[in-house]
Amino acid sequence: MRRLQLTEAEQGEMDTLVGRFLDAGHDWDPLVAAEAATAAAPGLPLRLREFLAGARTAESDITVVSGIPLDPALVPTPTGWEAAAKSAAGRREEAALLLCGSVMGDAFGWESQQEGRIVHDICPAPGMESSLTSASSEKTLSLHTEDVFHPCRADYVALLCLRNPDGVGTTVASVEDVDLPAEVRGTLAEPRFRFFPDDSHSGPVPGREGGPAAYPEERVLFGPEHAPYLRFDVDFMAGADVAAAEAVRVTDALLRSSAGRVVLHPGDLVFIDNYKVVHGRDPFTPRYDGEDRWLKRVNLLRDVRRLYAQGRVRSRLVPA
Ligand SMILES: O=C(O)CCC(=O)C(=O)O
Ligand SMILES: [Fe+2]
Repeated sequence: MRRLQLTEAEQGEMDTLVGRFLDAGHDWDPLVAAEAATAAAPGLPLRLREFLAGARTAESDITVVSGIPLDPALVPTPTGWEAAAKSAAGRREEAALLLCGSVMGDAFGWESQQEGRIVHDICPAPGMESSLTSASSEKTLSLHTEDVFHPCRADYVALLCLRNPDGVGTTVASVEDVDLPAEVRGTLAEPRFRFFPDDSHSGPVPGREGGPAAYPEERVLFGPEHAPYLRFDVDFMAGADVAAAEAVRVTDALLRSSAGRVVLHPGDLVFIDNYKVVHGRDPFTPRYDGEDRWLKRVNLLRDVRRLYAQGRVRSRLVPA
């Protein structure tokens, strides 16, 4: 894990940049703002840019920047992402997230998720307490690769904390820290697994009744043999045979036993390497009083052209 604390002077610099960025308009369409953020990011404090560029090059598993300036007049936590979208809550924070995020990668979104928003709101929503989505609260969100089903899933999940009054932990486990038995490792490195969209995606699910054709069988471990990458989400994957299903069970148990947690405080921004680290969240009791835990999230690709090359249009949204 790499950490950086911004100084007061750096916070001032960032605050000015964010103000200028918002004044420039973009009609606050984060789809447009994502490109503008890349152009404006050289105005971020030099030490921050160097830190993020270093983390990107080293493929740091977890990268935390503390002291991102928040709006002193931050509105109460909305009760779900729809409410946040309607009222444009936390716009300053969205801008700060897009600016910093653009040093690590290119922001993108999903047509099937939060209605194609690029910056997501993660806050507890009434009725969703036990769902398998980030709007949950009372149920543990199990360790997962973000959007495990898709070849264009994020390289980084970036989370900026606006509120976390009860210090609820984001759980993390790195493929580098888990000691998988050789036999299991061998199974995981073979294309014997299917992955599915999680419940935050609307629309028909490939491979399920009524949905499009299933995604092909894929590997859990891939890339360099001695430093493999990982895709894993016990709730939205299946082994194609008995040994593969057992490998999923063993891996889940080992990941859970090696998991640590990052407790995000207001102004903390974490970049989770989605190829190396699975993440989740501890359960908590929602308040629905405006003081609830609230994060802004953006998915980042190291090169958005990977996405353009997959589709038929030059779009930062993965088609549904
Ligand atoms: O709430 C958190 O700490 C993480 C939730 C999550 O899995 C996500 O936002 O992708
Ligand atoms: Fe997630």
